[in-house]
Amino acid sequence: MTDAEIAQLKMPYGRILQYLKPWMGRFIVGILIGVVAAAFNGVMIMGFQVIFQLVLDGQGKTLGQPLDLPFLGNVNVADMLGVATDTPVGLTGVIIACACIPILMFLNGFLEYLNKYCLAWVGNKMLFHIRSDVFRSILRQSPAFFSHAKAGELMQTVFNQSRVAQTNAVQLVQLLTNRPLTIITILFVLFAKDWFFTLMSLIIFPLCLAPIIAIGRKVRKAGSREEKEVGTMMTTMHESFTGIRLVKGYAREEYEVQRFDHANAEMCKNMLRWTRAMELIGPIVESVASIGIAAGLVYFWVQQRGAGDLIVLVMSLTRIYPPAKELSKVNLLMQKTVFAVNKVVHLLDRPADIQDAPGAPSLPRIKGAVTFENVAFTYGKMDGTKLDKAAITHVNLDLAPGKFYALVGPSGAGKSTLFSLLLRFYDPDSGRVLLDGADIRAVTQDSVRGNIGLVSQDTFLFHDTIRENIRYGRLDATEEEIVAAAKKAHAHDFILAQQGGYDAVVGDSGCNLSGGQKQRLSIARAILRNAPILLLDEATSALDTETEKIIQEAIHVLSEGKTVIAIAHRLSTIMQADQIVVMKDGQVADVGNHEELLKTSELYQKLYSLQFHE
Ligand SMILES: Nc1ncnc2c1ncn2[C@@H]1O[C@H](COP(=O)(O)OP(=O)(O)OP(=O)(O)O)[C@@H](O)[C@H]1O
Repeated sequence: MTDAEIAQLKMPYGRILQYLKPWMGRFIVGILIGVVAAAFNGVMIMGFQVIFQLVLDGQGKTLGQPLDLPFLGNVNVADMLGVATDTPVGLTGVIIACACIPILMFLNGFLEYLNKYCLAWVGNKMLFHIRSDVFRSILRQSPAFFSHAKAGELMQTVFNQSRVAQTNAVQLVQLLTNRPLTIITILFVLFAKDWFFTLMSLIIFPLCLAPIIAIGRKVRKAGSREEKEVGTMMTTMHESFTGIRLVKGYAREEYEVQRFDHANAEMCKNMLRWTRAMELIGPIVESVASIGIAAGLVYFWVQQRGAGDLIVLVMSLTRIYPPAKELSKVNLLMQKTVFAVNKVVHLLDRPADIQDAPGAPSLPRIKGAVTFENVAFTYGKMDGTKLDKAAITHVNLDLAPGKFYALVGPSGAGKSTLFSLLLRFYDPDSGRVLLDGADIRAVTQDSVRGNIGLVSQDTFLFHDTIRENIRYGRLDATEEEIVAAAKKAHAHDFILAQQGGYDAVVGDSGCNLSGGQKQRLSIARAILRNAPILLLDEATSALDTETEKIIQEAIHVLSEGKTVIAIAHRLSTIMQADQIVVMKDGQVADVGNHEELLKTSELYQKLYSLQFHE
């Protein structure tokens, strides 16, 4: 996003309100406490006035000497306490009065703490739900989205941007509800006490704002760039970690560090710019404010006023500056918040490319008939338009339940695309995909996928125990079912040989699995799923004869009674197939069994002699 686009962003208040609604009660209480905390500043100043006048104006002072308070006029403490007017303040009086200072400060601090805590509590709840919904929204997206999105940037949005949005929004609410009122309350009391002194201070005060406004512009620019750099850093880190084998294999550690450092350096430079600008604000404000204090001293000398009055006035004035300083950051905070909230909401509200039809029923467990009816599909580009070349066209296939089909064809022929369409990762541009005669667009995606088991060549295992990795096939599977599935997948023995057995954590040093072992775990997972359709995407890499034999047996068990569609790279698989579908340039070129195709299909003969013949 460019700086100009960022400046155009608006705060999606309606969307925020939806998340705020459940916690509205606490939110309002938090704001009300903020209002009380602001008003308490007035009480505190009056309290200090009493204390300083009682304590500082000489040891001979009596309780009967009236105290001049703003709004209240002359207050006679002796009358209020019902004691004689000549009662000296004395040490006891001084101690009691001074003891009130920490009490007042504590009450003030406590109210501010409650205000912050209440709002932070609400923000925290909102953050939890927003993060969870963003993650859910991302997972709802189709693979088309993930082929264009950067995982690192998505992680940055889920984790960082939502946190920035939450903390900044909480701070903004607190600033906007409490700080202006704090300033007004203090000024109100100050005006009542000494309007001339206060007015003069207010003339000096805007002088402080000029440098703040100038600096604010710089800070804003640095702020928006920072978010971009964080995204780049996260992407680089994520790619380096997930592709660690490639990085190490090509000895590209230094290259990756350089890529990381590029974003890292930019971010540090930005942070420094930001800090330099932000930290300049404080000293400038304080320097200008000190001119006011110096002028005030002269004024008090001329007026022959007591030290108590001066301390209260200066103390009150200095209490105005921190909230004023914070308010000067509101614009910047707002910009950062709008940017972060928009990024989060953009992901949150992104409609999934593939959606269930309204009121779509679930597909019950099917027998396993798969039909491709004149299906055509072209992949899309990042901008949403279609690529020029179709991935598949005019595909007509009728696959009977319980049969084993092998898909063969040159690279790019469209085999994986057929899998993706069957799983409804994409919708065909024309034609239909049917399961037991039902168009998969008319039923829920979950129920379609619930009828399909997948054993993919890039076996993915979670950083979790072997048990949990198998259980992923069916989350409510019992221990016995998991072990039975592992036995059928010929995985039980090697699992027991691992340190920790089924509890061994995949990815830890105690559990280094070979490619063949990982495949057997994924077969066990699919056995547990027990779906009527099985999609097999065979690894292209050759396995040693013994491992291949074991995996073949495991797949044989897994395939029993199921419709199997296998992207075949092994001779043993195509020999096992009832029918072989030969694909070329996105079309079905030939269908038949091995013997038939060897006789009739030129393409199959070529493929067979190149790829499968051993
Ligand atoms: N995500 C994608 N975006 C754009 N084009 C794609 C995408 N996936 C595949 N294609 C293109 O679609 C065509 C069919 O690809 P597909 O992966 O289905 O072939 P395949 O037969 O499975 O190939 P292989 O055996 O190499 O895996 C190819 O031209 C490929 O470049």
